[in-house]
Amino acid sequence: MTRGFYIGRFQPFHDGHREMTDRIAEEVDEVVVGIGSADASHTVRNPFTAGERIMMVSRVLDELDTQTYVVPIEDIDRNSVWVGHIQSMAPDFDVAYSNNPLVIRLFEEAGIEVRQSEMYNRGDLKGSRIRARMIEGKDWEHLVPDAVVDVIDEIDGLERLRRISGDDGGDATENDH
Ligand SMILES: Nc1ncnc2c1ncn2[C@@H]1O[C@H](COP(=O)(O)OP(=O)(O)OP(=O)(O)O)[C@@H](O)[C@H]1O
Ligand SMILES: NC(=O)c1ccc[n+]([C@@H]2O[C@H](COP(=O)(O)O)[C@@H](O)[C@H]2O)c1
Repeated sequence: MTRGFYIGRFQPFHDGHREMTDRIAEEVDEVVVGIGSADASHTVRNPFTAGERIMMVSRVLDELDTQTYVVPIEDIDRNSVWVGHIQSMAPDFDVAYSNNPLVIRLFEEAGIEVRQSEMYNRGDLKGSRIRARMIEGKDWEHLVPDAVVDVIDEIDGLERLRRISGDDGGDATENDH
């Protein structure tokens, strides 16, 4: 039995992420998704709470025919012990999936196999671009799974993002963490 671990901020979970989870589900028996920066929310870079992102990811993973787990992972100040921090919070896993250079490095230094993938349609499937489209009032719904559109609608996420972006009187920027 093999278990794969995939971490991201998923602000929001988009179709590139879904390509990744589809691929992981084909390669391992069980999939663990870590919601990174779980402590962050209500900024332009990280608009959605861990709970809201758990709703997005869980509903998308429900469509898979595979056992899945979703675990929030808060950031910590020391990169050197971050993998141990994840291991203390998540079900045991055999292989990590990431395209993030720092994440790859930290897992490899901890002796964990890392699998990378191609970037799917990175021109459009990038969280920061999707958030920008939401703020600018452009269409974005075709870039994320339907379940994610439903969650963002339920939590009134568009209104929150626009307000904290400053378009509606707030003063946050994409650089805020
Ligand atoms: N289009 C994509 N195809 C394949 N992997 C992707 C794609 N977009 C992101 N990833 C990978 O998924 C993981 C989580 O990504 P993340 O949540 O940071 O999304 P992002 O689109 O890069 O968002 P942001 O622009 O907010 O940083 C990372 O390993 C990232 O490289
Ligand atoms: N020291 C740390 O807390 C640490 C180190 C590396 C990555 N991370 C987190 O892992 C996640 C990686 O996801 P992305 O690939 O989406 O950037 C992010 O939430 C990032 O903050 C945290």
